Amino acid sequence: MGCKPGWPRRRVWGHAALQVAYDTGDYYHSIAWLEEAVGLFRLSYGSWNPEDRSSLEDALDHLAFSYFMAGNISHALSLSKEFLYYDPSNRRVARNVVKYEKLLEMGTATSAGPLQRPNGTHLQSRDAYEELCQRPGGQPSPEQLPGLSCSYETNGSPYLLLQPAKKEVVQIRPYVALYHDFISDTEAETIKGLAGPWLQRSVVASGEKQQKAEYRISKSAWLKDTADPVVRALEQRIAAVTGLDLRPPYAEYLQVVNYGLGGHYEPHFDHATSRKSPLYRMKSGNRIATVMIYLSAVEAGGSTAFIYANFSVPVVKNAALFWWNLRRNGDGDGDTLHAGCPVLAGDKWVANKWIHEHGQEFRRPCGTDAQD
Ligand SMILES: O=C(O)CCC(=O)C(=O)O
Ligand SMILES: [Fe+2]
Repeated sequence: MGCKPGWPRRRVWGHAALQVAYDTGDYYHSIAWLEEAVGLFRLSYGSWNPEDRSSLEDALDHLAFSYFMAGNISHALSLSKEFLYYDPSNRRVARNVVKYEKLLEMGTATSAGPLQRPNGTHLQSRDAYEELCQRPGGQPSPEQLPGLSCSYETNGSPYLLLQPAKKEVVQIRPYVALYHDFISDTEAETIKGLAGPWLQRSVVASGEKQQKAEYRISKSAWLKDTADPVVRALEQRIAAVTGLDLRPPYAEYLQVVNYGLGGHYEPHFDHATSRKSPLYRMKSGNRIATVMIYLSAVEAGGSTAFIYANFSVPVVKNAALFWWNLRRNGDGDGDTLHAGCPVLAGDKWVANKWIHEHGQEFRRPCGTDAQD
């Protein structure tokens, strides 16, 4: 895992994604995380905080168990011995050492094959997702380069005359733009403060229902524009910058999302891919566009990765990311498959504004070209 040097080592292994992997028996992923954590501790030996030793012991203990469960007894043994070097009085680990040595003597350990990545419905794009989340940014392809630009935009709107939007086009296909300094620090704090008391574990659309899922680990809350003048002003700015109609029922309330350490949202589409989706309850069509505002900075991780388009956008505090989810002919744009990468250090806040098809007929005219 590509972690920045200097990210907090303390309790680093205990983050939620690892915990989920470990608790669900996904030793393929728990081993990867724990190896990273143990490696960081070993590297920094000599400059430890008082808590670091016990955190290393915890990580070694869990890593040894993960290897044992994955059938690699000799690794489990050497890690348990390393543990005993730091804490020779731990009787449970000492018993494990005896057990592992016996198993090795009996020759039971030789059968462990390479670790298999677990398979599941939501893991299909996992390789690309993990790869994108581990490397910064991604270079635009040469065909994209001529279209990429930075500009000040007023969009013909009086709201933007005095303070034009600072637009950076980051991708042409699918079209993705980042608006820098879209909100102020004070506005971001107000929005987080308003949402704070209402945050609940996020859900996803599943058939006709909404439910919790391990592939979306965050808390979220919905804010109406009547909640506060700051929310109203933000909605007006989104309308001005996008040129779209946000009046009810053409857009959803503002969704404020908080990801803790390890929080993430695995690859998904924002638009509905089935007519049965709860998104259609608003009777205003599918989600034509997304505006996602980064309400915080993140110390490490947390970028927004576009899987098929093969690029990622780092968290830029106070910036807003915009993209179209639908093509002009109304079909979902498959190139918009995207994800919120795991937060490796710090916590991450975003606010989503999802804008629907209806109401935009004259603002984003339809087209028949399936590529447009
Ligand atoms: O947090 C992110 O970067 C992406 C969030 C997202 O895609 C969503 O909330 O739908
Ligand atoms: Fe999304």
